Amino acid sequence: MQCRILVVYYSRSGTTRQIAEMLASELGADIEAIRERRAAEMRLGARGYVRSLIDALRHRPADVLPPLHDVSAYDAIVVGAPVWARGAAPPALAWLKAQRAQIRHVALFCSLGARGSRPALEQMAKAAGKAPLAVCAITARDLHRHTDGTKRQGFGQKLRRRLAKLREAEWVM
Ligand SMILES: Cc1cc2nc3c(=O)[nH]c(=O)nc-3n(C[C@H](O)[C@H](O)[C@H](O)COP(=O)(O)O)c2cc1C
Repeated sequence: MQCRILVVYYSRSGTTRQIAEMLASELGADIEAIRERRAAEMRLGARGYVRSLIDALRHRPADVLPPLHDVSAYDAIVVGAPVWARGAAPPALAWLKAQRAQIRHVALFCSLGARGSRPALEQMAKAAGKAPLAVCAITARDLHRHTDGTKRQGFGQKLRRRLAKLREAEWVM
């Protein structure tokens, strides 16, 4: 039986959304955006940038809406976030914290200019409360040089391999 995967992402300016959409299509997964309770417009433009930066620097928790999909019905949730101030964007962290009890297995990716993927992915794993089955960081350079596809595929293959192993182990027990 095929594993059920849900790709969940937060995106302010569209890059993480594009990566998430490609991943979901490659994995044959469902997809959903993380939505904040406040209007998405408050993150846009120069003011939105500064607000987002301050939120990230102050570790201000975001107020996110509950997911539309039933998270507990999936074998794995893939969560994607942009890097803000060398950490994961607060809406993605808030979503992971709120859903951690419903998540069976998690895989994580981030999109970024250049720096901060490691602390961002660590923060996300901590918020999820479990070790990720696979992680991936896609930089602006990857997108520019078209190396993002190779990274995404490696990430997807690792996730599928690890899920298959876990399923085998569950059958043995
Ligand atoms: C408030 C803010 C802070 C950012 N901080 C970083 C950073 O520390 N390191 C980095 O490489 N990119 C940083 N970026 C760039 C974003 O991570 C990058 O452009 C990302 O791909 C945007 O994803 P999105 O289009 O899905 O919102 C920052 C962007 C914003 C808006």
